[in-house]
Amino acid sequence: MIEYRNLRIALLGGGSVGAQVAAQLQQHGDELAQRSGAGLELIGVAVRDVTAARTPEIPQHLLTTDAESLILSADIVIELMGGIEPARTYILQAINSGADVITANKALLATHGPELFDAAEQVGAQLYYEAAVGGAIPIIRPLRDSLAGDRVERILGIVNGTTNFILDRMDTTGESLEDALATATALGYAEADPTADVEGHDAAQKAAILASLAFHTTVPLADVYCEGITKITRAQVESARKGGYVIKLLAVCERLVDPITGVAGVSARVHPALVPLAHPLAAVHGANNAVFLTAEAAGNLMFYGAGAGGRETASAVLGDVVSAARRHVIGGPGVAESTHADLPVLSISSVTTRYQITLAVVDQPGVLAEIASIFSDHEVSVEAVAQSVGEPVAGVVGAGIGTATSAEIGSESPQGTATLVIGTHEASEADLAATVAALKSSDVVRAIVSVLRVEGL
Ligand SMILES: NC(=O)C1=CN([C@@H]2O[C@H](COP(=O)(O)OP(=O)(O)OC[C@H]3O[C@@H](n4cnc5c(N)ncnc54)[C@H](O)[C@@H]3O)[C@@H](O)[C@H]2O)C=CC1
Ligand SMILES: N[C@@H](CC=O)C(=O)O
Ligand code: NA
Repeated sequence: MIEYRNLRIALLGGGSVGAQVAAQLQQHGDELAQRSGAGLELIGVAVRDVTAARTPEIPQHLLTTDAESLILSADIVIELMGGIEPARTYILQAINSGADVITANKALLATHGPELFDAAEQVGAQLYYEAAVGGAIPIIRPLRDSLAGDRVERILGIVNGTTNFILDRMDTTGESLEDALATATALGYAEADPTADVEGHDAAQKAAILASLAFHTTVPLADVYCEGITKITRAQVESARKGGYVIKLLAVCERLVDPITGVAGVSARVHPALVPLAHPLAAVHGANNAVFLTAEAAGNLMFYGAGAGGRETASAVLGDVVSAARRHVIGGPGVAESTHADLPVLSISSVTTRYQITLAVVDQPGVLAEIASIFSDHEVSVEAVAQSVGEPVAGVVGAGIGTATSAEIGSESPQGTATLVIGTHEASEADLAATVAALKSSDVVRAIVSVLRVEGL
């Protein structure tokens, strides 16, 4: 029988992820001890309410509301409470008391990451966060370690399980956004405040983390452009499918050169996008996530799996526990973050991409030519136009850049209205915005039904 050194583990939070971490740690503790070379003793779980029901149950003797005492007795602290405070203070206390820290808290990392990494570096502690992006999918280590010798050019990511679940339900079962969100919440996928999911904030936090790691720089959350899915309608999801696309909430992180200034930098943005059905990201269903990454030498790589869910996310947390335990056994300082490139973070106006614009137009000769000239006057090249006369436009409203409201379009398709679906070649956001403004003031355009970016072509 091997005698292991004992490592004391404090768990902060016993919710969807925390309760699973506690259960799996107790279930597989011996096996994890063999892998890490240290005994792993869960010394307590800090929660807000020790009487609350949890699945799976956490033994009552482990539960406490005194997080600070727990932290001070631990070698490894796992933070699974979420939110900024008191999570930030607890993590700093843990680092300063000599513990390694594991967290799944992307909201905190995206806003206070540099402060926490600096604190860890100063005392030679390690901060692990594999669960913070992509749930169970290994993506932090691959970016930080496996791809450190390559040059990541672009990431297209489905990084929020809740919104992918909702959009998938809207597409495959015709469920409403509200009903699908209620199911996602019941399944433990959503954030404590699900606004963070549906408004894209959670995905933006993950985009900031991914872009910082991928480009070895610091991408502040404030520089991540963010649109959520709350304006996406079932009609849009349906019409996307008819056109050979699926709507996904994407995080797009890329190296780019501003088309006007020539400044080279990086950008990160989150918004709903049309993804061609043939693209691997179109096949990501339910609460799964996927990160489709292009690197200079490696080419395309895709990381796929469960992006949310307590049990699944606990897998990533426990992987970090084993890493932290091994480091305790071996000793030595932790590995510092390699975010020292200091690249400029460019705004959404530097981005170029493709767009699909759906217009309700007056159905009369010469309209197509007039619309085409508005596009060419603003340097936006049209790739394809599809027209359907008298097709109802009511309800096909809402998402995208500068779209009409149902009130603007009216509840019924006006007589003599045609629907034009216009696909563009790559154009800059600035040129596209100018085109949309000109379309809005054109006499032949009754409504801008939707404007969506197209990614993955
Ligand atoms: N649920 C999921 O699928 C995933 C969640 N995450 C992240 O993991 C973290 C935890 O998420 P969930 O387990 O879903 O949250 P949850 O809301 O289910 O659980 C939070 C737990 O923390 C405790 N807590 C909160 N504030 C506290 C305080 N001030 N003092 C003591 N205890 C406190 C609560 O009592 C509860 O036990 C969050 O940062 C979340 O963003 C990351 C990946 C996936
Ligand atoms: N609410 C998040 C949970 C995982 O990060 C999501 O839905 O992806
Ligand atoms: Na992960």
